Amino acid sequence: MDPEILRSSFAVVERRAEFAVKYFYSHLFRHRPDLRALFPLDLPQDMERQRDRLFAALTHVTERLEDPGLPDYLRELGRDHRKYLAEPEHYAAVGASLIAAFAAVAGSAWNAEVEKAWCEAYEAISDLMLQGAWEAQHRGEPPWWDAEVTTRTRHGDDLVVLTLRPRRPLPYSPGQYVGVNVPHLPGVWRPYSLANAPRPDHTVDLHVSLVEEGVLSTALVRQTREGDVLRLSAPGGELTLRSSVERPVTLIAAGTGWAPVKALLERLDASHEARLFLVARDIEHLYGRAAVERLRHRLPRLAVTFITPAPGRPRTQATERLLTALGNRAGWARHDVYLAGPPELVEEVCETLPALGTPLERIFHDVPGPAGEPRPLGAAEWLLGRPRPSWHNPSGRTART
Ligand SMILES: NC(=O)C1=CN([C@@H]2O[C@H](COP(=O)(O)OP(=O)(O)OC[C@H]3O[C@@H](n4cnc5c(N)ncnc54)[C@H](O)[C@@H]3O)[C@@H](O)[C@H]2O)C=CC1
Repeated sequence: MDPEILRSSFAVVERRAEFAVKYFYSHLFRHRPDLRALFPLDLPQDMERQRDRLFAALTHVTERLEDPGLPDYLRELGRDHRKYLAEPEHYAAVGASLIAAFAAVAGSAWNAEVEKAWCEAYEAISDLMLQGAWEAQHRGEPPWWDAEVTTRTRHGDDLVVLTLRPRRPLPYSPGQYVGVNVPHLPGVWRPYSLANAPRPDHTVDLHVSLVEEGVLSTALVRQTREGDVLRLSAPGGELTLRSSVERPVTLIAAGTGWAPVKALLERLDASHEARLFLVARDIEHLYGRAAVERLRHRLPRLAVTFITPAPGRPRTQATERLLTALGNRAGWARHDVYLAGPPELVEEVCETLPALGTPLERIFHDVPGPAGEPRPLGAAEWLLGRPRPSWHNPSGRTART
């Protein structure tokens, strides 16, 4: 497999991405109409978004062909794809349609050598994914965990905390997220962090805020009731605690980014020096205050700063206030920083902290997609996409003051 051949031919295909995507799906569904049901519900006119997703996913892999972490990534992806009921023969069908689409659009850039390189690459990718799926299956891991909603607590009219009881124990490290699906929306999975390690009765909490036109968040906030059963995919993500007790930590949470940060705080030793900045668009959305008080009690070395916008100012002013507050604190070179919230806030904080003294490699967060990028969670995710959480971009909502 020659990475250069793959990259140069992919660059040609990418320029004709829209046509490649149309060709790919029509080829796949013509040859395997039964596979249509496995793909998420995307509107037919949604080709633009599908193109972005498919090519974002393929670019992710072609850019990392020599990365030693790629095999683990692909095994993890295969493990996760069990939630789409992906079978070995589906991988073969997808591969055949992908190669056919590339051949159709690459024109003179396509020849026997290029085709061989892509066939080998696809085989290597799908072998690793299937290995990941097989290993998970042989560990006895289900494709997803059914979890009953035991409690539903509203905060304002657009935020709920759902307590769920998975029917089987969920393997999980605090700070990780799971994919969430409601059975009446087949194929639609969205990432949500768990706000706690499973309790003795196995229950975990999800914090869900309404996203305008967000099909899953709307179902969770508006329709889900106690007794309903949700599906949770295998946990993943990078935001796990990796600081020894000697190293002070700063945790920054905005909005429902509070969920993973709360889970991390609950893992800290009582002797750990920590500071928490909790940011919300208004007082009503500072829904974590009671939990913070309990944590303060257990963690005597925890310093807490709540931040909301000044009265009458837009919610993003809280971010300005946060950046000012961070600038007024000292000791950044010693601190590990954990961060969760809207992508723009994560980006702004990541730009600010190195100037204050925190090395970039001591700042931990899940990588959100660039602001405004659609979630890579469509058909392309089925193919190659996942484990990026791609948190939604709340500025896509109607402006709020
Ligand atoms: N629910 C979960 O488990 C997790 C959610 N997230 C992400 O956290 C975010 C939380 O959403 P909401 O609670 O609705 O947040 P929100 O809209 O209430 O925003 C909270 C605060 O974030 C800042 N902010 C929001 N948009 C901004 C922008 N465009 N530029 C600069 N600052 C901005 C503001 O300070 C605002 O007060 C989402 O992006 C979500 O995907 C991240 C990790 C876990």
